[in-house]
Amino acid sequence: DSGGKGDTVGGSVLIDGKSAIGSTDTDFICATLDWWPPEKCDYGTCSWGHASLLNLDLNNIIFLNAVKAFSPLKIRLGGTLQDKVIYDTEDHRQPCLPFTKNTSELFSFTEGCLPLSRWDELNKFFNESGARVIFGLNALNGRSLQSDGSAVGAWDSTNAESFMRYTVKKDYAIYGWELGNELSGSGVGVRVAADQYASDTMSLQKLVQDIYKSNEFKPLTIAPGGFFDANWFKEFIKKSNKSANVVTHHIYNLGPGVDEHLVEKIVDPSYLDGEADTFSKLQGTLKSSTTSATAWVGEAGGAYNSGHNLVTNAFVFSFWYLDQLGMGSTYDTKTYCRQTLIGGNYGLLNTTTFVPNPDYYSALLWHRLMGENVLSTNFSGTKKIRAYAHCAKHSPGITLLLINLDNTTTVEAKVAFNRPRTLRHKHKSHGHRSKVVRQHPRKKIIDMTREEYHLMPKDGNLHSQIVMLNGKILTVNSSGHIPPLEPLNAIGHGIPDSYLDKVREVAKQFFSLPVDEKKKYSHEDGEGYGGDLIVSEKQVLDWSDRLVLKVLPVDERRPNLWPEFPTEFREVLHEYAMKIKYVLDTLFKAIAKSLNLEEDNFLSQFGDRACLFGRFNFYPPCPRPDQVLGLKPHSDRSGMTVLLQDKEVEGLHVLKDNHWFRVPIIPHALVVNVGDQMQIMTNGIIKSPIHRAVLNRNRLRISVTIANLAEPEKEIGPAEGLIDEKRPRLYRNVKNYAAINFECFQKGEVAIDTIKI
Ligand SMILES: O=C(O)CCC(=O)C(=O)O
Ligand SMILES: [Fe+2]
Repeated sequence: DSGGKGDTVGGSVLIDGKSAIGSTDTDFICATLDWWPPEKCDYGTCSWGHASLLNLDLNNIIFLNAVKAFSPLKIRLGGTLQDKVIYDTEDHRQPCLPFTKNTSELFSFTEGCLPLSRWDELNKFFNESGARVIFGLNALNGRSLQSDGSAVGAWDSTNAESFMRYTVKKDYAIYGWELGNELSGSGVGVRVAADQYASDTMSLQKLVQDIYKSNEFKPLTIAPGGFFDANWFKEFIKKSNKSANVVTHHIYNLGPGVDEHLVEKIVDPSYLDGEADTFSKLQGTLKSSTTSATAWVGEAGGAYNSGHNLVTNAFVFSFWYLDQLGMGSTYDTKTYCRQTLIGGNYGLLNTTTFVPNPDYYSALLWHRLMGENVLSTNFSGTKKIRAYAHCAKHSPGITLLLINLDNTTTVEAKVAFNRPRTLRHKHKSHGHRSKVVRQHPRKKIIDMTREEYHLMPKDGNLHSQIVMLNGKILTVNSSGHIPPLEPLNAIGHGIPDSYLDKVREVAKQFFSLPVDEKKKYSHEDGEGYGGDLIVSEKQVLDWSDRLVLKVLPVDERRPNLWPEFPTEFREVLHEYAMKIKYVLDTLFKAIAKSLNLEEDNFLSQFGDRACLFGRFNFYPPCPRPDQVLGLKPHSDRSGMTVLLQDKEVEGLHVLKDNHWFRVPIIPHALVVNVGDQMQIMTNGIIKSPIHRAVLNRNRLRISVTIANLAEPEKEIGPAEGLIDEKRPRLYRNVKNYAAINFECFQKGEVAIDTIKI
């Protein structure tokens, strides 16, 4: 996981896991289908094709699968032309004609008609795909348009009523009936006053109650589906007298689709923050009124007039979209409808091929991972990281969404939970990507498992419509199957599987070099490349080669012993060792705390110039594994050793009660061996186990260890807090235990016994 180019900065996210600041519907994700015909054009481009409710290919298999993947996806049917739709019910005694372009008409189109046969087909699709349908009704019906841009008079609901009765008769499930589109405030093209709208909404509610009186499920009454305007909304909410179950508003905060600065706005944190005001005011208005209505974003396409090709349908738009989903939920928005599911330049699906755009996968990940309860989340360190956390969906734990708006900066983020005990974890968020992390905290930090979902554009290109999840391109296959969204798993240590594989890979590549090349790195004194150290003639040699390198302190590294090949070797060893150092530090602190010591007790004993060693063990196949060992029984002289096992070939044994036990392979787990120095410091409470490596007849086995040792000139000894009458001091203080250990090894003595009191 080292894709980050450029700088690295630190930051930390604090999640308050104790109480929720808001909640969303379980099916928070919603997308729209619109009425625009192919003749709808903006700035000279016509982006709608056959993506309208009236002409969309409902037999497309990708389309069905894409909606099914959510089960359920909320789908809101509406948009500008909805207010000019005529439903072809019995009361409509005229030919059912489509919308036709006519620039002298409101919205540049004539009225258009929805044939009931098409409504039947649509419902067949909704039923099959498990969608939850919100239908936007024709709120301009019966009103007269004034030259000042207002529409006056009451809504004529006759046509809507017969349409709703037809729908009930056919048993078509409708989740909500919504009144009107963008007629609130000063309107878009035309406006309706708040008090009139309130009384029309009461009429709709009465209709719903009447039409559904013998139905168990009663659809929601939803209004006004327009832009937020503080005074208009306030009056509407007050006068509609609780008739609306849901108050919907629309979001196009990025300006017109033709705007050349869309991308700059999208990756500008203060620009994104600008929309919080609307959410907050609407939340305030609802809270201070007597209504129990909740807020939804009923339509949000970001950039109006159909969006912008290769921006609002490309990877970069996920920054805006995911941020909106996050921000909306923190203000108690229950549902968020994206303009569009398909159609225009802002579809979750490609208008012609139906292939999912990057935002489709962002929506699906959100839907699968983010639970209903929203947690207060704060990121400090850089403004370029946006952080949102919810309780995880369908599982214990927390889901954290981190969005890195910066193209070049890698952010090392510490994660802290405000819980009885503070757990810290570190992970990275590389430039220009968003990532979703699901964490399952259990009792102890050691048990914490994590799933990571990293989204990045192909080739790092923000305008790409191809998205990679954890480095793999997401594509629908030839049978229109939506790919599974699989996480990277990290067990406790937080290092992704793929990175551990990388470490194994460079180790293997080094070992595969010709002997002469490897010999360049051999040296007499224990560091570098070589075999078992020969100390006597009778000695049975270990059947293994090893490469030992001091990683810390940096100024004591011997660069001439660090392999030049494979070329990434040095970088990987350095980075891996740093990751493991973080794991070690975390463990030393956690162990200190568990023994009621100051957190830094052990770490300060190791000293500021503590050593960190990397060691690669290569165990070639051995024809007589019963006759020789890969590594003789020993305890590690380190503080602690973190061992990365071979992924396929087992070989580590540990001695307990005079029996050797196999240590099984858990591919992505790390083995932690307590070393002698830790046994000394804990006054024998934590023991360094005797272990050995056995050989395989047919296969090479490789293991990699990172171990720390105290600064040689620093005395270490049992922690004062662990010495008392019941447990007297077991060991004297020692300097340079590593050297003592080495001497003893040559004499065949057990090192730790020589410093026993
Ligand atoms: O290869 C193994 O599993 C054990 C390695 C080991 O014990 C060591 O390097 O100290
Ligand atoms: Fe060992």
